[in-house]
Amino acid sequence: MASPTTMIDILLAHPFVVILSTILLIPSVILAYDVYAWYHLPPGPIPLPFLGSNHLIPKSQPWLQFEEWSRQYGGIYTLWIGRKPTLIISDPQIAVDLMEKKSQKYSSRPRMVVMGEVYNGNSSILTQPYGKAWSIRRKLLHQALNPKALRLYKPTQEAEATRLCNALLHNPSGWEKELERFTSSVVFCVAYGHRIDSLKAQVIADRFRFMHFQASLNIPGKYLAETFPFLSLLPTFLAPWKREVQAMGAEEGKANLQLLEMVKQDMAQAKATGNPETVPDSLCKLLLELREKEPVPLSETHFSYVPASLFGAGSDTTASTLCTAFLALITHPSVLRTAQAELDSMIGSTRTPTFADEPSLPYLRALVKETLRWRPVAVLGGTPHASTEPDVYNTFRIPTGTTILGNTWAINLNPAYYPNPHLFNPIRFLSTPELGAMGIEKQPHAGTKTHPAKGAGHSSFGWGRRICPGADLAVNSLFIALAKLIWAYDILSIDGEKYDIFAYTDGFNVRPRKFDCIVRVRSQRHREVLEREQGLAEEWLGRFPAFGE
Ligand code: HEM
Repeated sequence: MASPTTMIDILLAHPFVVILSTILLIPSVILAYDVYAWYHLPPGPIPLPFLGSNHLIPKSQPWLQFEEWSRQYGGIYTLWIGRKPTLIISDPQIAVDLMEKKSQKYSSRPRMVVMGEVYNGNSSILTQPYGKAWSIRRKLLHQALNPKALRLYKPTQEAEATRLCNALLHNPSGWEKELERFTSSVVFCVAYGHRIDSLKAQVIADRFRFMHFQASLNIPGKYLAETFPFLSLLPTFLAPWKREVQAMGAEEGKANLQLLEMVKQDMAQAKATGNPETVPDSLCKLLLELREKEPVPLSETHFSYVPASLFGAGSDTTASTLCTAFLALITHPSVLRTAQAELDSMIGSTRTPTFADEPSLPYLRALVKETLRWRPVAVLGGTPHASTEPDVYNTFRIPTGTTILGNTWAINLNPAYYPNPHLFNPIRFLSTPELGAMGIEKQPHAGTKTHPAKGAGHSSFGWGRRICPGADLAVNSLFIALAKLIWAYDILSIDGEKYDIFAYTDGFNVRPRKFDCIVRVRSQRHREVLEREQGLAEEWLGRFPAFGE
């Protein structure tokens, strides 16, 4: 009879059996765990063990394939990015059910090892996990982006929009660059109280360099450390790839500190000359004043990232949305005519529109919403959310650490909410009385379902506690720029030119691929008004020092 130690004896005699069993056991346990999770999550394309659905995801414009899958699997389904389950949401109601109604569980970010941790130690709010460090930054941003503070920026946005219209008198074919200058300057005025006169300013070149570099770190599969985070902890002689990433992160950190120093000096000089009020209101100034009254638990470097986060998040997104408005207007000329008719009847031709006119321009307000809906710039919801607690949704069991990706493309173009979704028609966003004033009895574009966010009516700014803190500032920039541009210009297609309303760039933030169009001032009268108002705009902007080239 074999003694009880026989098995141990065998194992000791044959260590390779132990090694082999371990090699087989660990993956089997991991696989069993994944299969269990997979079985309880919303169904989606069948993943491969360990490799997930990566091989099924197109490298270019994946949101289109995601939308296609939603027709097969419904408003919520699971994709496996390697071993990480990712819920893809294509229905506005489901996005709200999870990321707003249960926001205490769904407000984190997936771990971004290279782009967040190695690049800058997660100094930027965008990549930060949900928790105290994130909420400190979020509260600071709120100080400068709340409704009361936003009123302070309106004169600057008006002046910059006037400057934009004037620049187009001399450079109509350079409209895209002029839009970028406009949004960059608004963001820099809000963040630091300094304006941008030229995209050639060194500070802008630096910002774009940091932004593009950081975005290049987020390409799936580029870094093994995303799958095996311990690799990021190796010293640089064993992980030489870290050198370049950390060097650029350090350079950005230094540049952020310099901008903070610049505002400190502005304030000190103004105080020394007895004119502290001459420093324009900005987020940076506000935060420095706040820090004098109460302690802010952030290091100087982390503190400097708060105003710095505005450019990456707010400039390109707003400019791209304006480019979308141009594409929409040239491909839907009746919308331009209706908006001009509203402006002509409410404003006339002796002055350009201002924010004070907003209540009497419902069609223009609706045009802004329709632009944001029609081609959302943050096409996959910006940065994904991640869950921090286990949850049950419609019998599905969602484990902690699940990535949640709102496919804003599919959400904003969901035909149950927006019939004929690729038709650009601001009328969708008009209320019954507003329609009545246009002689339309009933909403012609009512869907079978109504978007849960009645105010916005679209999902382009994200959800819940992570919703874009700059949304109202962005909407104000869009409104005033489009109001003045449409008042002053005919924005038209070029005869014989073909325009593709689906030709968009790739990446997390998208914009229309380059196209030419006619930007023609509507009359000599409109030109004169623009030239007259330019003086007032320059006078206002004179208080914001300009960055040099
Ligand atoms: C049309 C323009 C814009 C669009 C479409 C947009 C969209 C978004 C989206 C989708 C998110 C992610 C939301 C989520 O995770 O649920 C986001 C985050 C953010 N946005 Fe915007 N945004 C715009 C303009 C701005 C502006 C002008 C600013 C500031 C001046 C700004 C600052 C931020 C910041 C700081 C975050 C990170 C918030 C966090 O992680 O807690 N954005 N934005």
